[in-house]
Amino acid sequence: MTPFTYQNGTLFAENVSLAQLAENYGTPLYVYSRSELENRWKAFDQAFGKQPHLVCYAVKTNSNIAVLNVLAKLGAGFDIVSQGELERVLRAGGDPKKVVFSGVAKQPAEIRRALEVGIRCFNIESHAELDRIQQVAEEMDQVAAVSIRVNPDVDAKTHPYISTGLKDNKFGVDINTAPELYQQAANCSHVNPVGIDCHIGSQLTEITPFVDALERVLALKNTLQEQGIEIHHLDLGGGLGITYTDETPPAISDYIGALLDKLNDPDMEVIIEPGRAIAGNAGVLLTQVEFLKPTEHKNFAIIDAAMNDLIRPALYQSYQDIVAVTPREDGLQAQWDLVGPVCETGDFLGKDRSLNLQAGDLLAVKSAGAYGFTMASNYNTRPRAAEIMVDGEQTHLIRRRETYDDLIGLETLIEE
Ligand SMILES: Cc1ncc(COP(=O)(O)O)c(C=O)c1O
Ligand SMILES: N[C@@H](CCCC[NH3+])C(=O)O
Repeated sequence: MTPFTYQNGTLFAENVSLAQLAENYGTPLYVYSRSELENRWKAFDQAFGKQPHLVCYAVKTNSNIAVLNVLAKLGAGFDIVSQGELERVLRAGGDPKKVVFSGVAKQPAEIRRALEVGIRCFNIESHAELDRIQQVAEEMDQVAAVSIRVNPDVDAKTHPYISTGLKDNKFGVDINTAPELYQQAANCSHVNPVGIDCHIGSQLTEITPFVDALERVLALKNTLQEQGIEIHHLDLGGGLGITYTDETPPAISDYIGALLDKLNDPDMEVIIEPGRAIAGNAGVLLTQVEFLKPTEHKNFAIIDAAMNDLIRPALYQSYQDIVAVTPREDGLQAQWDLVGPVCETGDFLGKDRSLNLQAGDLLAVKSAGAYGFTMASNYNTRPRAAEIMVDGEQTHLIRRRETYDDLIGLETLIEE
């Protein structure tokens, strides 16, 4: 059940009118539903039943500290890829012992900070990174728990830019060479290999690639056991897709159920790192139509949100549904290209959308809770949007709109 429904002709987030939010806070505006975030995280958590598990929300998806705090209160773990994300988790009240640290190039200072606060595990992505973690841990006289992120070379059948488990991706290490690297890790004085990690891509809409990847991971676990290396957890990454338009991703319970069937080991702890499947459909981006510009060849609706606010359509040609907040029948009915004010031809949020519009109308770009605000930029010196969390009838401003001082204040003139 989506938290975004029409009530008396106007789109609401839970019990709050999006038209009212636009009036109070301006546009562009990100709006998230607390109940949707909670329900989706809980669906992952509950699908595991009695299997030992940890659902580590991927912070990069939507890293507002209020979002992290809502999930931390449920007992969430977190998948991070930088010290910045770690600091967010800590400020949000997240438990460092439930944090896994992914990413291809963790800096020494980041590793130090993660060891200092006692994170759960580092997901190592290369031989060089193993050396670096061993060195930092030794300097601190600590032992770092690690997994090695392996590349099971399965086709995730998703957009090439967001597929990560193939041989020619920069992520992880070839699963065939992993036993050697595990042996080196086991021989390190300040590193303890405790898990196996893999993440094959994002926006997957089929179960098979996940199960194929797990099969290869299980074979590796057995090989390691023969080498005398005991594995205590399997981290199977994130990647479960959502419905943007007509995709039919598996239900969370079916996805987890298929993994547990294949695993067939009630004692093995399973970590997962879902992002999009928790936050994606918990958010919309509200925007206002500035001008209508119908031409002989194309009809443009120029809106106040742009590629700097939501880059997915420009970057991946991805489709996100765009609906009128208060649908009308007395405007101009046409196929519209919804374009922003940024000076780039690629600045669009939707193309050929059938809508009945007038200047001043409010639109909601759906499925914007994941990889929306976190990928926003200040291109064209545009302040980033404000963010709102709705909770029943309540509205919380969880990030104020940026000011021009926020944007320019870090810069200084050269002295002549
Ligand atoms: C290592 C890692 N874990 C988890 C995720 C979250 O992925 P998703 O949002 O597709 O669940 C990502 C992003 O793809 C990732 O790179
Ligand atoms: N940012 C991408 C997904 C990449 C996930 C990061 N590993 C998207 O919007 O679909």
